Amino acid sequence: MVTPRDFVCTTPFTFKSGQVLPGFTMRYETYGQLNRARDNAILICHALSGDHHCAGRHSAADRKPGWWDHLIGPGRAVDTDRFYVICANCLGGCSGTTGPSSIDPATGKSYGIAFPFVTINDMVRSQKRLLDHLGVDQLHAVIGGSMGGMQALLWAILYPNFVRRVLAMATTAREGAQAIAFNEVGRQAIMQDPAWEQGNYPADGGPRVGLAIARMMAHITYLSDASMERKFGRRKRVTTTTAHGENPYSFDIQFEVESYLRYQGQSFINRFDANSYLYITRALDHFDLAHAYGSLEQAFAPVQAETLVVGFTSDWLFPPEQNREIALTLLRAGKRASYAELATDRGHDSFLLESPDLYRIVRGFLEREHEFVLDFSI
Ligand SMILES: CC(=O)SCCNC(=O)CCNC(=O)[C@H](O)C(C)(C)COP(=O)(O)OP(=O)(O)OC[C@H]1O[C@@H](n2cnc3c(N)ncnc32)[C@H](O)[C@@H]1OP(=O)(O)O
Ligand SMILES: N[C@@H](CCO)C(=O)O
Repeated sequence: MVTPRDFVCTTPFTFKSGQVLPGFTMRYETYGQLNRARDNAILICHALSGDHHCAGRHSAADRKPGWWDHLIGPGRAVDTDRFYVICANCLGGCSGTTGPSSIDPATGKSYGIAFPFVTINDMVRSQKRLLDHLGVDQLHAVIGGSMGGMQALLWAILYPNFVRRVLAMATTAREGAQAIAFNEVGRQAIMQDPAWEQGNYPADGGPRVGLAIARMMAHITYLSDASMERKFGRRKRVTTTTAHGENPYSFDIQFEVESYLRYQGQSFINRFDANSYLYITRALDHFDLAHAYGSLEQAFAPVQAETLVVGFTSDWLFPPEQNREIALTLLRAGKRASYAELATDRGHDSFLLESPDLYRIVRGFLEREHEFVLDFSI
């Protein structure tokens, strides 16, 4: 069992945009114990719609454990008998950390789109405050997939003496046009929903239709053609019947894949805030290490950590080439880096799925004592 906790930071926080919050709340969970040497902490950074609950259960009645429970726990690849694992909901999120749906003390209402623009840099710097609060003065590793991988890379750049290992999966040093385009369609679905109300919707309302459509569309990008074919193919769901049987001439759900996507959209609106979706997708779009530092090599110049990048062959959102480029650039910059590419047809969200191959790689990377050897296991 695990209990979420709140870190209340009361010192002002200046965003990259220059906007300032007088403080913020960050919800987090920890697993395992910080050892006496304080050198066994691992930070887990979640992806776009993840949260602080990456492992364990809040109660015996929980239908599901945390989102990376198969990877993190006693005796698992990220072994909480050995490591002290921390995971926090990101700044701008909607699962307990301050974000657009939080109440602005100055107005007594939700910030909405008056919330400061959030960047990956802001997420990392706010996490650092949490770690300072927890008494963590170095990280054995930072681990993250997708947006979590962006944060992990930036951790090694911003706090080079603090981070010993970086494990970034299914990620990118900057999104390509296609990924930005998908995010923009999602944002438009939200903003064109009249219930968005310029971002000022009530807590119990909001652009639920737009948010569901945004998630349905995005969810397709998290899978792959092959995995959708395997899961659903052209299988039909008989929901539209007439006195004479099935009516194929309707726009109700007919195919299982439609049912699946509608389910994904509906379950998303029950757990996610539309404005947070706008902010976090924007943070993803703006992340561009080469632009921020002049070149990717220059971005990685301060890195001290050993880095392992893991790409997945069927990831068409942050494709293997983008993951490989991170490792290659680190090597060109004289850093200790490796790249592993896992052959799978399960798409971008492969990093979230059970995979003994991934477990072996993660455990090996975290537990090896000696320096990491260059190993292109493609
Ligand atoms: C990185 C993070 O921070 S993670 C936190 C964010 N979480 C996510 O992004 C998860 C969203 N992504 C997913 O669910 C992705 O599909 C995956 C790839 C990660 C999960 O894949 P799988 O475990 O294979 O689950 P699958 O794709 O089959 O979907 C499962 C859900 O769809 C439902 N479902 C499956 N088929 C159908 C169907 N034909 N009609 C309706 N619903 C369906 C299942 O009942 C299940 O519901 P549940 O989640 O409430 O239990
Ligand atoms: N499906 C995951 C990964 C997206 O990159 C999420 O929604 O957080």
